[in-house]
Amino acid sequence: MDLEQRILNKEKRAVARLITLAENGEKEAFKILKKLYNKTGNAHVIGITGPPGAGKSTLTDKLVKALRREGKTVGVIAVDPTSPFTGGSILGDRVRMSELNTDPGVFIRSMGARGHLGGLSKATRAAVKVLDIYGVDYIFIETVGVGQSEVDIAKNADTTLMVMVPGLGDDIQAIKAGIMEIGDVFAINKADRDGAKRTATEIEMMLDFNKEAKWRPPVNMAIAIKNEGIDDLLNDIKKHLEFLKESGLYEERRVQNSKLEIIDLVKDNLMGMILDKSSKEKLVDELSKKVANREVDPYTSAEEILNNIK
Ligand SMILES: Nc1nc2c(ncn2[C@@H]2O[C@H](COP(=O)(O)OP(=O)(O)OP(=O)(O)O)[C@@H](O)[C@H]2O)c(=O)[nH]1
Repeated sequence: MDLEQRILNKEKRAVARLITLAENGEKEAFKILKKLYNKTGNAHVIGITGPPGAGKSTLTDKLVKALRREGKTVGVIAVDPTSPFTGGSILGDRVRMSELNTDPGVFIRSMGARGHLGGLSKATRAAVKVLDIYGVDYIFIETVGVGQSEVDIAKNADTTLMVMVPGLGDDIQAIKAGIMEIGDVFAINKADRDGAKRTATEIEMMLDFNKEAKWRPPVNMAIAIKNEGIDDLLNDIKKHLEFLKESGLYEERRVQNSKLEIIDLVKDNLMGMILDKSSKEKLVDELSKKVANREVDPYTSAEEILNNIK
């Protein structure tokens, strides 16, 4: 049976296979995704982000289990741009979720960078689609917190959960620019530690600056290792989706996300075309040497490369 049919038949192994093909940039994968695209858009996509070690994996694990108790099916995509590894359980700390691995209602996938430009974002988006077609109710995209990747994730998600820990203090100041505003729901995890209340107050104060916002991100305390605060957190995540739908922002956000996706793909395709052709002709290499030796300037070089594909 072909892969497309196997996906439609809800074969878990076919899902893994299709994600791998997409990750490798295989045309076959995108042929299937083109055909089945109209079957996507049903899952609630949740991005989970926050500093390394905040407890994102532990929290995801508990949220997934809570959803499973409700009978919902879940996909988890763990994205680590700093890791060259991909596929199964190579990322050590994901092993904690391994008992979920044997649950037929849960699909877990790790994705690493593999070194090609823009590839991770494209692969992550493809994985979301595959899981959506497969028919899970919820998709979590968890990322290792390194700047741009956090923002990138928000582009794929309906709801972004920002995980903080007590005593971040100065860190909050540092990350607030650009990153705080992508949080739709906040969790202060490790609330068993000192300073959780203070961190909550600091976050609330920061959120106060944005009085015009139609949605006030709720700030929750959680102790993921003790499974405390998980239900409230899940409720807020669900409420956020309801809010998006009722306010019309759901459509708006999805249009915006689609726009970003198309632009990223155009950039990707263009870069692919340019580098393909130019590297065959060794044009980029030649120009790089010339630019380094000040024989040519980089502006003219870029124009020359672009002219070369016309
Ligand atoms: N005290 C306390 N420790 C916790 C809590 N939740 C998670 N931890 C611990 O914090 C450590 C990091 O948790 P992870 O879930 O791996 O954190 P992460 O954010 O996924 O980490 P990265 O993958 O490095 O980004 C682990 O040792 C957890 O057991 C909590 O509520 N309280």
